[in-house]
Amino acid sequence: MAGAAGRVVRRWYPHVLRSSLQVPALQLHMSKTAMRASQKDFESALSQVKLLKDPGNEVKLKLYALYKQATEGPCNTPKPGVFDLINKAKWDAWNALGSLPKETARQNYVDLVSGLSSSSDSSSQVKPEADRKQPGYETLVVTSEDSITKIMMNRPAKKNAITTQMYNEIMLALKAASKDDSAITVLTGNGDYYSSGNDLSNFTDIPPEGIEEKAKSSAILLRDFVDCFIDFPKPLIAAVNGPAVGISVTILGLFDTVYASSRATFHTPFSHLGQSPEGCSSYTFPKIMGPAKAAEMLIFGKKLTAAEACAQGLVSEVFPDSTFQKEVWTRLKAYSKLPPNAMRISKQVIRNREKEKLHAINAEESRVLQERWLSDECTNAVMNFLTRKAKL
Ligand SMILES: CCCCCC/C=C/C(=O)SCCNC(=O)CCNC(=O)[C@H](O)C(C)(C)COP(=O)(O)OP(=O)(O)OC[C@H]1O[C@@H](n2cnc3c(N)ncnc32)[C@H](O)[C@@H]1OP(=O)(O)O
Repeated sequence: MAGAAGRVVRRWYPHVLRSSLQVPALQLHMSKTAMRASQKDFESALSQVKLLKDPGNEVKLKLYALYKQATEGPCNTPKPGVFDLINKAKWDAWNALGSLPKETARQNYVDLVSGLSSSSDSSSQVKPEADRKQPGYETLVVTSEDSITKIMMNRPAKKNAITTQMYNEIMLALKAASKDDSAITVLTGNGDYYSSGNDLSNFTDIPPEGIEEKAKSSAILLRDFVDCFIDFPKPLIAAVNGPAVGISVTILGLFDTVYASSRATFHTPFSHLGQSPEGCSSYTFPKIMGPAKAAEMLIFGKKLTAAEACAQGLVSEVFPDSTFQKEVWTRLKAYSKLPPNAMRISKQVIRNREKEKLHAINAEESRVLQERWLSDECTNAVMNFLTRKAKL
């Protein structure tokens, strides 16, 4: 069941598979504080090693020897026979560590893996992102590698506010990602914000047919946009790198996993803007966090911290801002190696029975908003922002 990736890992790093069995023995031999600090690093190195490209036999022997020394202490098993070449090489490497203390071996293991990770990171980043990005997008940077399609909103100077063009490009990128050979798809933002939501200047571009026509075409765009998230067939992950506002928050209920930086906030100030909830949040939020918490966000515009959003189930996990990118992408690279068909099918099993309902909710929310956009409350709020009289 582990698939080809699992088989390769077992062949290269057989020691890693036994790590969980070794931990308690290791813990017995250390002071409590030192144990807690370095045990975590060691465990994370054991996970990281599975993601490395083949570092060559010499390094693999070093890793093996350090692992054995760190978990079992000095080599005291009988030396394999001369014809048992592989086991003899492993025994020699372990035995060469003599009486190196377990703690030092563990530290050396962590340092070695960390060195290997940074050199493999830099070799996999030979091409800068600008060279790898898919053509045809002006408001996004879309890249596909390591079985991950990453869609990055790219208007950092405008806090990644979503223009009509960006809505259309995100839909295009999602449709392409649903058919490409990536296993998972990630939406994230460039700069200090994840997204400040709908670009309020979208409302200033009134066609000759008048404001009703604008409200109608905006409702169609909104409905099509949210439909793409409802129908997206592969695991969809949000990497919320900073504050998120409005529609960038509401659609999170349609993602499969949401990772947030500790700097992220989640804000849906619809009443302040004379508007009403969209992105199926009128259904998904009460379901995720309960009606009382959902009402505080969707009716009263209560802004949540990342920790609060996680406690309420909107966010899967929060990472410290300083290590957010590293930790999230390490995690996602590991997930992207899981069998893609199994992941798609699991998503279908989890989500499909809700799809029809979600489409109906999306249609209804879009219809209500079409009316809201024509109200004085909404017009005044948008004008106040655009004339710099109000900010959130
Ligand atoms: C087809 C239609 C579908 C509609 C779907 C319904 C969607 C609903 C929503 O998403 S509601 C939420 C709408 N968003 C907002 O109301 C946020 C408005 N922005 C702000 O309040 C602030 O900009 C801020 C709190 C996000 C950030 O404040 P600050 O850190 O002080 O930065 P600036 O305000 O100086 O922003 C820098 C620059 O970006 C412009 N900008 C930011 N957000 C938006 C936005 N949502 N719309 C338009 N422009 C935005 C801001 O004006 C600045 O531009 P400037 O440098 O002055 O040219």
